[in-house]
Amino acid sequence: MVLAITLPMMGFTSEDARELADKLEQINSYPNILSHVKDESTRRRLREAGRKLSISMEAPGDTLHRIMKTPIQLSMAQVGIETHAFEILSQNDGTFLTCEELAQRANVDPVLMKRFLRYYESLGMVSQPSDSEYCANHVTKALASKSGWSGINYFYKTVSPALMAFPEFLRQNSFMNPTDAAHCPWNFGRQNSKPFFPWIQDQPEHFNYFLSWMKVQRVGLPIFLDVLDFAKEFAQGATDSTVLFVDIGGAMGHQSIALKNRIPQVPGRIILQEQASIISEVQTNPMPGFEGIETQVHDFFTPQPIKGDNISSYVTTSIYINRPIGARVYYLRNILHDWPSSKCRDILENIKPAMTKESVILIDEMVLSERGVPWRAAQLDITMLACFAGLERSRADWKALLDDVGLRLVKIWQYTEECEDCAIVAALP
Ligand SMILES: C[S@@+](CC[C@H](N)C(=O)[O-])C[C@H]1O[C@@H](n2cnc3c(N)ncnc32)[C@H](O)[C@@H]1O
Repeated sequence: MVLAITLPMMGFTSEDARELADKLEQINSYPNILSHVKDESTRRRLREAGRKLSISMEAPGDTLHRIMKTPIQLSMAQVGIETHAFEILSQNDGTFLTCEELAQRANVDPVLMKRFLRYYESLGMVSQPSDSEYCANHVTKALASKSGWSGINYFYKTVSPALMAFPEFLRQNSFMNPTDAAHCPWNFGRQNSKPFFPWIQDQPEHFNYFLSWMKVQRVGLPIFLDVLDFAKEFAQGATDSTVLFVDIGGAMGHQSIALKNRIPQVPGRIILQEQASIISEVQTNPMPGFEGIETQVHDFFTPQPIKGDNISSYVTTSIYINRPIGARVYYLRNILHDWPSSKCRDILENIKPAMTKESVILIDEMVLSERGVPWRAAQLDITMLACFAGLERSRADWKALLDDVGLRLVKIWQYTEECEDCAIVAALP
């Protein structure tokens, strides 16, 4: 297939536009034609170019229908997950199912299934190679995956009431930026005064969606260890008793496991600190690879117990420590974005007295550009606003926060373009 596209210098004529449409349709008629492009940056450029072109060609009605009907997409994804329709189609990889076969296996009225499939196919969520045949494509498979299950359930069941309540909450609060985690759209949407984290502790179903989503939300993206040589930067001269890494609020410990696997030859301790309910879940159902990582119940609004002085600390390996053990790295991934700046100050101020000159706080968060922020990052900022009165921060915001608590911003390494994720290193002045 020849795909020579020459861009006219003085703007597109109607003929040029028709020619471009022909080329794009040609590309789209071979759905896997670009699947061999393994270079992530090029893949992303193509995706964004296609998305922006699509928006730029919208008539006003297209725009309105696209935006006002976004809730249908989430609801229909939830339906496909609950009926296992995406899973059944994905398990049948390479072969086709009729609507009746799928309806029977998913235990759904065939008339209803036909209507679902019509919607899914129209939005590219399944493929329909002939009038009566359906099969999974890459979107179906993403929705059928474990990440799809946890992400869609988490957003549909746990988060969306806060998002739906958002405009009314803001109107009633004179469009002031929320700064109180106990008074934000989350509480308004749930008609409950408890902030997100205390509320979710008593809700096993939502707790499970939340934890599952935390484990997989960045699957497929680089992690901080891809840009930062941890052994060289932070583990020089470490011995078995050196605390290398304290994963504060580390959920099930996926980042601790990633670190352990990345530097298996480096001696030192890795400690996961979390709320009691999560530590108990980690102890009952540890993720594969968790062996050798220590656990400690810790509320990050209280003083950090892994200190660089002679205070005893007790961790689950039953080792009493009576000597300086300030950690090399106090790690906070996606913690500070959950909180307004006043609470972030409290969290950092509780770590600061535990630090030695060798310690750093490694903040693993987005550093938002002033312009052209990627949509995934911007979406997360609004989610933080709605659920926690939290926020994603720019470089200036990080600098101001660290200055406020008397910490020095040492370096920022960016490791994803997709979300502008960065490893931000802060140290004592
Ligand atoms: C957005 S999650 C981030 C989890 C993990 N660091 C990651 O990047 O996947 C925030 C975590 O903070 C924990 N958390 C919330 N409040 C806490 C507190 N007061 N003390 C310790 N952990 C807390 C939650 O249990 C949750 O796992």
